[in-house]
Amino acid sequence: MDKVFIQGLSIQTTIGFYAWEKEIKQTLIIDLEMGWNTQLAAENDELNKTLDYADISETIATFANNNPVDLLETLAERLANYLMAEYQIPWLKLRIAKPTAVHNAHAVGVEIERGKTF
Ligand SMILES: Nc1nc2c(c(=O)[nH]1)N=C([C@H](O)[C@@H](O)CO)CN2
Repeated sequence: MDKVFIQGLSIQTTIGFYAWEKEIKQTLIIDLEMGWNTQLAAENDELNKTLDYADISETIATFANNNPVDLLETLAERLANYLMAEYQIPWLKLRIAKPTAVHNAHAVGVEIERGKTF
């Protein structure tokens, strides 16, 4: 299966369970792999036949900022659903890391895989 990916996308957003977290923005690092037949775009060198990683990167930041939640799990689930519906993505793996959450860990976070491989 071919993939289009975004690695290490850094966004600033409101996220967290505790009251103090709802008053600030924190950094999230997002890795996204999306199943896609990249031959469709390659045939005639056409951007509109593939997943535009630049466009999707902006969508992710906008979605996170418009949908503040407590848990990374909730953001991951809602974001995955949104991206799959908006871009007709059949399969994706989404990892969201919160690098500042645990002071003696490099990063903590969640990874989910949704949809069917082809
Ligand atoms: N599995 C999770 N554990 C925790 C989360 C989370 O989103 N998923 N969130 C928090 C707090 O918001 C934390 O990041 C504050 O430092 C704690 N555990």
